[in-house]
Amino acid sequence: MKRVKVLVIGAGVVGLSTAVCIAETLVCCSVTIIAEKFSPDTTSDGAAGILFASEFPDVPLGRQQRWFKETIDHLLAIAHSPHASDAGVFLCSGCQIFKEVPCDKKPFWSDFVLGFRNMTHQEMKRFPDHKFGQTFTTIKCECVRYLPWLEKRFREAGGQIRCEKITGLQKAAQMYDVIVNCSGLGSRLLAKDEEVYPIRGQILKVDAPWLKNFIRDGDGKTYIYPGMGYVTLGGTRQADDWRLEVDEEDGDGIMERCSQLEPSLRKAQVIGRWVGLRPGRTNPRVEREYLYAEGRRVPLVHNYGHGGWGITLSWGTALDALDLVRQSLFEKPPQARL
Ligand SMILES: Cc1cc2nc3c(=O)[nH]c(=O)nc-3n(C[C@H](O)[C@H](O)[C@H](O)COP(=O)(O)OP(=O)(O)OC[C@H]3O[C@@H](n4cnc5c(N)ncnc54)[C@H](O)[C@@H]3O)c2cc1C
Ligand SMILES: O=C([O-])CC(=O)C(=O)O
Repeated sequence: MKRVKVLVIGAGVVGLSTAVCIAETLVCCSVTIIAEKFSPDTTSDGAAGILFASEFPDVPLGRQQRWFKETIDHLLAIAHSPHASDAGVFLCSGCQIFKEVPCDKKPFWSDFVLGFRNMTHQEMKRFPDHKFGQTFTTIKCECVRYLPWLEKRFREAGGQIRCEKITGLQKAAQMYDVIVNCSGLGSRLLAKDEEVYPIRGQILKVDAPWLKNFIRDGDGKTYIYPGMGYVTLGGTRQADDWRLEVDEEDGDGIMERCSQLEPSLRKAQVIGRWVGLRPGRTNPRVEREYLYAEGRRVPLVHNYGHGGWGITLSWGTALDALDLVRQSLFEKPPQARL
């Protein structure tokens, strides 16, 4: 039987997760990933990789909860398996603290992380400028390890990989039966979607092996995330800023804010600086449309625009994209319905 040719565009965390889901589930498909950049050069590679999220305004809450739960359950299983260190996936405990008590004291994902609770008065004494805090255990997923691990899994499922920039979806539709667009910020040009915009994020990597627990300020601007090889200090969220160069002032600001929360950081050595552009969008786009090429109707499934939460929602949105591909395969073409 002729196999269905599926093209996945993008090799960041969203593209690789989606490609693995399709290649491992739909045996009637031959899946190819084409991307301009691969690990360690994608945005996903530099992200702290903490599983955490703020709410998107127009996606039904139930759907966002499912995306979060499916991702954390998938990663918890890896964290508890012999693959944890190869895949760079592990448990991470810490707190999120707030200068003002938030209206919504329980985030939508509080039941999916482990041991979520409000901090006690005693615990809050450490943060005199903050009034309220939450402590929990979540997952940290380090993409510098996780992406090559997913890539290997994809190849083992028979997937093929090519490094190339796609300049037009229409041209790709002439060669494939289904296209899945996971090109992140690249969708601004590729899918002509002006709703996608860069949200610049700068971080510092420091050597501070004595730090074991994360601290995140609820304003989303300051965070300290201990990892396997270094501690990530953040951050910045600069909308519509395309600069990929490190900004010294941003770096100094990050170090100062983080040291106020964790004074021992003043003695830590900076071992790296990194800037990435988050694929900002009011809501992620996980939906299907069609392209028409040489008299054929080619399904085009989009999965991009995850903003600052691409790792957190990667497996859940990949499963939705898989469902959209599966539906396209089993639907009759429109002329056959007459
Ligand atoms: C400082 C910082 C910290 C972050 N921390 C976290 C965190 O702790 N937790 C979290 O969940 N998220 C975090 N994020 C957000 C996360 O990095 C993104 O949401 C995620 O990486 C998006 O993944 P993606 O696969 O959509 O995009 P990308 O990783 O950018 O991958 C896009 C892929 O598409 C390819 N592509 C684009 N255009 C084309 C084209 N025309 N042809 C071929 N290929 C193309 C690229 O080459 C690449 O392979 C952080 C981001 C930043 C900047
Ligand atoms: O906000 C955080 O905790 C980390 C993150 O996702 C980002 O910087 O995009």
